[in-house]
Amino acid sequence: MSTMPAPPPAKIAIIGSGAVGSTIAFSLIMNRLPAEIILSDIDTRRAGGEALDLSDATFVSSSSVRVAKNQQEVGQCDIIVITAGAKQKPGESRANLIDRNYHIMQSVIKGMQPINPNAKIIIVANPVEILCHIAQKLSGLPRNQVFGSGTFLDSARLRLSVAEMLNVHESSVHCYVVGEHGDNQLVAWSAGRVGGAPLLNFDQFKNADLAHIAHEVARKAYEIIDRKGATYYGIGACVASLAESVLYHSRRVFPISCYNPESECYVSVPAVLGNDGVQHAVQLPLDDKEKAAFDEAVKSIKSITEKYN
Ligand SMILES: NC(=O)C1=CN([C@@H]2O[C@H](COP(=O)(O)OP(=O)(O)OC[C@H]3O[C@@H](n4cnc5c(N)ncnc54)[C@H](O)[C@@H]3O)[C@@H](O)[C@H]2O)C=CC1
Ligand SMILES: CC(=O)C(=O)O
Repeated sequence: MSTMPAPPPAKIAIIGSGAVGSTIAFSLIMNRLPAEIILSDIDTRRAGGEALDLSDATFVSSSSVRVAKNQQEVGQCDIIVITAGAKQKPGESRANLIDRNYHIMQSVIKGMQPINPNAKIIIVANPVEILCHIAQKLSGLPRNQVFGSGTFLDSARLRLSVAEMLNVHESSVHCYVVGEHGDNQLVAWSAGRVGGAPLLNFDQFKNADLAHIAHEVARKAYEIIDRKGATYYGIGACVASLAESVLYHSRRVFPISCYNPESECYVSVPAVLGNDGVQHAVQLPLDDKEKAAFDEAVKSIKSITEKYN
């Protein structure tokens, strides 16, 4: 009886092995993805230390972890996660990072040329929507292959709040934060569903202060950064889920930063994610107020991206 050799593990590069990059690597290992995880950082000593530390956890999975030989090797990976960049200081907005992170993104993309034409680039560094635009332009990859974690993390925060209010599991809450992974985010309340029923029909939501809930969700990152300097566990779990959907062609729907032809920019909306990247966005029905807030988010994103065309 002949047996087929196992396919080689997917290569997942993580550029920036600081708090977020190393936590994404840990989440990939814990999710037991069959992957060779390749860490890259301008601080090679730090990357080496993280790789050594993470390698102590790989016994639970079929992943392996090591440091990149060079930037060209990173460019040939199947999935390239970019977390390299400055992070917010307490009270600082994500949008304020653009000048610093634009230059870092430029050097990262330039350094890994020529890029594998089938690579999927997942942008995590902030501001995500703007950096997706920049990374796509500089890499020359098709738009569906360059996307960002977007409002996935904000939506996870929202779903947790809603799940606690209704005493249901988070996976049964279908409600999204959309627009921008930043201060212009909005909750698509009118499209929210739990067990197929409109979220706003539940008794707990009839007189709920929706603006307050949305504000708490949007401020959660600020509170975490104020208390401990950075956020990383939530985004680690989010990015591992995105990588899994690409590797297994799961076609799960995630609220991610993807190019929206209607808006003519990268913006966070629910989209189907498979092994060719973003397959298509899901048209979320928004009420008039939500639509106006979404248009504001698009306007704000475009006002910044047009400086980087
Ligand atoms: N999209 C999201 O939901 C989230 C995004 N973030 C963002 O992720 C980014 C990283 O955050 P942390 O990991 O906490 O910061 P960190 O400071 O711990 O790590 C950043 C790493 O990037 C590296 N780096 C800087 N320039 C580089 C270059 N040219 N090439 C390779 N590596 C380079 C640094 O040496 C450092 O190790 C920030 O922009 C932060 O705002 C953080 C949490 C959630
Ligand atoms: C830092 C950040 O973007 C977040 O935790 O949402």
